Amino acid sequence: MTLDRLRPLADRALRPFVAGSVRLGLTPDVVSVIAFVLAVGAAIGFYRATPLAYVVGALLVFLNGWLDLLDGALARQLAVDSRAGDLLDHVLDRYADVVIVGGLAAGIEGYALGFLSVTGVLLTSYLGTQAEAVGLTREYGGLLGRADRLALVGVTGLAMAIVPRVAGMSLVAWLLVLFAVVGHLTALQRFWGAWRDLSS
Ligand SMILES: O=P(O)(O)OC[C@H](O)CO
Repeated sequence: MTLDRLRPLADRALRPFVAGSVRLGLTPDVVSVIAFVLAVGAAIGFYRATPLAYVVGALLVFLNGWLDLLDGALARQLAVDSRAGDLLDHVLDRYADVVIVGGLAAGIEGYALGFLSVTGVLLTSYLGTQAEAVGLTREYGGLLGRADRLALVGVTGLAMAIVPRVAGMSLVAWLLVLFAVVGHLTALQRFWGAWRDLSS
C-alpha cells in the first residue's frame, strides 16, 4: 500500500516549506533533529494514553512524517550532499520508529506486541539498507514502508479519541498486530526482491 509512490506529489507540496526553511536558515540536520523531538513528544502522548494525548500524539506523528520529507527536499534545494546528514537522518528515523511504537505499546501495556512490532519495523528498514549495501537501489517500498506506518499511527491516534476499542481489543493493539505481521512480511518481501535482483 506504500504511500512512498506519492513522493513526487509531496515534493511539489513541500516547495513553499522548503523556501520558508531556507529563509529561516534551517539546515536539513536541524529539521531531522526537530522531527525526532516531535516523535519523542508523540511517544509520551501515546504512553499517557488519554483521548486528548492520542490526538496530540497523532498530530505530532503527522508532523514528524512531513519533516522527514522536508529534510530531504531541503538538502536537495541547498545542494547539500552530506553523507553525515544522511546517516543522521536514518539513525534518527529508526530511533523515532522505536520510541513511537514503544510509546504505543507501553500505553496499553502490550509489551510482547511492542517487541514484535518494533522488530518488524526495524527489519523492514534494515532490509532496505542492506539491499543498498550490496549495490542495489535503496528499497523504500513494499507492503508497509515508513510513510504507510506513520499514516497508520496518525489515523489510529485520532481514531482512539472516538472508537478506542474494536471487537473487544484496543485499536492500538490492532495496529501493533498489523505492524508485527505486515512489518515482518515487508522485510521478507524486500529480502526476496533484493535476492531476485541479485540472482537474475
Ligand atoms: O525503509 P523504511 O520504509 O522504513 O523507510 C526508511 C526511511 O527512513 C524513510 O525516510
